[in-house]
Amino acid sequence: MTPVEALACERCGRRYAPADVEYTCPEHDGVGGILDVRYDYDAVSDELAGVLDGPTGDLWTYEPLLPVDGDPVRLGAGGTDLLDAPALGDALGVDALVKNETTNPTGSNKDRGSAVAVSRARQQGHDTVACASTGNAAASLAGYAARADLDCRIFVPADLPEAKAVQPRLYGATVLGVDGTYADAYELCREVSAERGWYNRNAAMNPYAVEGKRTLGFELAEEAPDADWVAMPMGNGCSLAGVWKGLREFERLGVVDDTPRLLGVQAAGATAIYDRFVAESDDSDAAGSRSEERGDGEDTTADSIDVGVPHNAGKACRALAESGGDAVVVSDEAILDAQRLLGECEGVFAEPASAAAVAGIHAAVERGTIAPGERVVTVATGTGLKDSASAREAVDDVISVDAAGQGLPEDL
Ligand SMILES: Cc1ncc(COP(=O)(O)O)c(C=O)c1O
Ligand SMILES: N[C@@H](CCOP(=O)(O)O)C(=O)O
Repeated sequence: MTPVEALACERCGRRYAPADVEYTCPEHDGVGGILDVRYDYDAVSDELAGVLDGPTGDLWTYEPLLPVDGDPVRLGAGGTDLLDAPALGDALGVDALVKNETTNPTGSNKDRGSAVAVSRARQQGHDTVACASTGNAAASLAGYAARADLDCRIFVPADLPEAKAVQPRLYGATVLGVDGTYADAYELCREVSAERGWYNRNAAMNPYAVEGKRTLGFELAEEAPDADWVAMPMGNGCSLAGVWKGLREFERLGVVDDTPRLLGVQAAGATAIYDRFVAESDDSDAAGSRSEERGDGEDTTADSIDVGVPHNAGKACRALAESGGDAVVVSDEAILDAQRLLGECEGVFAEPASAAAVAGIHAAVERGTIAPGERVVTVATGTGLKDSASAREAVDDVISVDAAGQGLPEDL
């Protein structure tokens, strides 16, 4: 393990010894004040060289760079495929690649954060872990908790897609369906976990979950050092901020000379990070014209990124700005078209939130932000298998045929 030097508050910069604080900066009373884990890389330079020269397996390949001491919980997160995507690229007018996070053990990139958070929970002697979730963090925490033999409590909005409510229960977690939004579930989880002493995985307050998420940035730096852009959906903004942290670290460690620009994509029904990014933009004309793109959606089929109060908006906006990147908003219609495009072109069945990134690339090319032919990695963050009802909107009907073949179309 790379020694953790300090936890630094992203709001006020105060630094804490890891033993002195578990979640957010005490100065801000739970509002913002997310802590960033800072490392002493010099202390492990030899070990690091070994990691960087060796083959990539799962995310524990990067164990010397992860804040877990001894015996991590293993379920196989990370080490996902980076696929050439020529047909998708032709459709979008770019040189496309797909980082296929749908093959993570519970079906999404959230497994990277849960691997590290659950390993820490076990290391510190917790017996119960908890999180609020729109579905993927839930499955992921529950799966990793099962592997670690920990109890697991999940708070979800009650209208979750069916499979997303089933999966964590199958791993043995208790699922509490909250009559409200993800923001309501998050607050309730925060309060109850504090009262009952449960270890809270939520990346909006747990400084260690994002440390696992940044391994996606390490892999992208190693596998696609020449990428011009990385496109990702944004809900809380934590996944994108984590990827940026990983990319920047590998640049600082000399693994790559340069970093790609980030394209952060939100759905028209949940645009808080996009709004903040545009408002903070120096270019007020651009901000003005952008307000027309935003739409007035109040909900989105991309339930995983249907986050009204994103706790990592500041970190995500900083990542977008530092990378020289941009943010776009896409409609549900564009998301469903993109979901089908990704499936038909590349054989990747991603959920609507993930397809939003593909729709975002299309929008960014149209606007001229991404130039034709640029090398663009889209991160397929989660599998579509958990939400076939949404995907149903994107596909043709089944053709009914009797056992003798009556009904078979002539022109097939
Ligand atoms: C499949 C999927 N994609 C994207 C996201 C967005 O990640 P974040 O909330 O870290 O921005 C989530 C969860 O939020 C997700 O489950
Ligand atoms: N949409 C996310 C929200 C929680 O994930 P986190 O990693 O930001 O805590 C989900 O998958 O539930």
